[in-house]
Order: sequence, then structure tokens, then C-alpha cells
Amino acid sequence: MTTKDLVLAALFTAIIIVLGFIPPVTLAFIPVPITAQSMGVMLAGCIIGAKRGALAYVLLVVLVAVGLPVLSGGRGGLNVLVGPTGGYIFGWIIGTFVTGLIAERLVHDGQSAIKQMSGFFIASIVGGIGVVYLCGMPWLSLVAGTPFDKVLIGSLAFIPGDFVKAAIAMLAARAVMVGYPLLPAKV
Ligand SMILES: O=C(O)CCCC[C@@H]1SC[C@@H]2NC(=O)N[C@@H]21
Repeated sequence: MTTKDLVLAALFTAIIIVLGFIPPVTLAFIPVPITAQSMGVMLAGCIIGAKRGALAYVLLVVLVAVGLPVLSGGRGGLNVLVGPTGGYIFGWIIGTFVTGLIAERLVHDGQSAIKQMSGFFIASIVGGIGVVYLCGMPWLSLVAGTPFDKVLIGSLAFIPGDFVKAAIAMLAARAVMVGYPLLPAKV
């Protein structure tokens, strides 16, 4: 990890916190909000890559753990981390790492715009939706005592918004790739 890596990770932690200023949408049928902060998973993974992106979310979780109100709706504290949405929050770290790994492998300098954008979109869907849901849903079912099939059906409400987030992340990541590439090359 270089100083540049740390600075970029901290910058993305700040961006994720700012995304939290967008008020969350609470749903009656599932105790998990629709939040813009999950778009940070896709943005960080696609723009700064797996390790730096995951570190950005580790820093966010540390801030939450010490009680700072950095989650959407001004929430924070250990109680949130062990609550119904804790699995999604820890899933953000893993999801960002996977998003970054896929983006680093699929997207390179010199590819066509379509190839780069497809790579970012696939990375965002797999890491930012697939992995995050895989971590969040079983945890929610366990902690809230809600049958898994109900959690699964309730989670369908997040899908349209999360696809829009993936499209925004794809466009943003492509713009950064063109103007000021930060994504590490595949090792
Ligand atoms: O702020 C929290 O307590 C965590 C919220 C987790 C929200 C999950 S992330 C994936 C899915 N997409 C959303 O917009 N909301 C859920």
C-alpha cells in the first residue's frame, strides 16, 4: 500500500459518506433501506480497484463502529453493525473487492468504449449486487428471524434501483478511465 493508495481509499470513504446524505427510502416489508451508499461499492471497485476500494469500506465500517453517524439517515454505532443490515454492510467490503477484481480483469486501457463499459457493468452487477445480497440476505434472515424466502422476495424491491446504480457507476468509471485512469492493471 502506497500513500496514493491510502489517499484514494480515504477519498472514496468520503464519497460514500456523502452518498449517505441522500435520504434512505425505508420499506414497510423489509427492515433494510434503499440507500445510495451501496453505489459506492460499484464506484470504488470500478474506479480504484479491489484492494483500495475494499479499504475504503473498511474505513467506513470503522467509523460506523466508533459511533459516527456516517450511514444514510445519520446512523452509526455497533448496534447497526450487529443489526439486520449488518450483513449488507460487511458485504459492501467483500462486494467492493470482487467488483474491483472483475473490473481489473475485464477492463484495460485501449479497449473500445463498449468493452470497457460492459466490463464495468458486469463487475458492478456481480460484486455490487450478487455478492452484497449473498452476504446481506442470510444475515437478515437470521438476525430478524424472517424466513429466507420472505427476505428473498422483499429484496426484489432493491433490484431496479441497484441496476440504475450499476449504470451510473459504469458511466462514471468509464469517464474516469478516459480522463485519469486509476484502476490497477491485472496482476
Ligand atoms: O445502511 C445500512 O444499514 C445498510 C443498508 C443496506 C442496504 C442494502 S445494500 C443492497 C440493497 N440495495 C439497497 O439500496 N439497499 C439494500
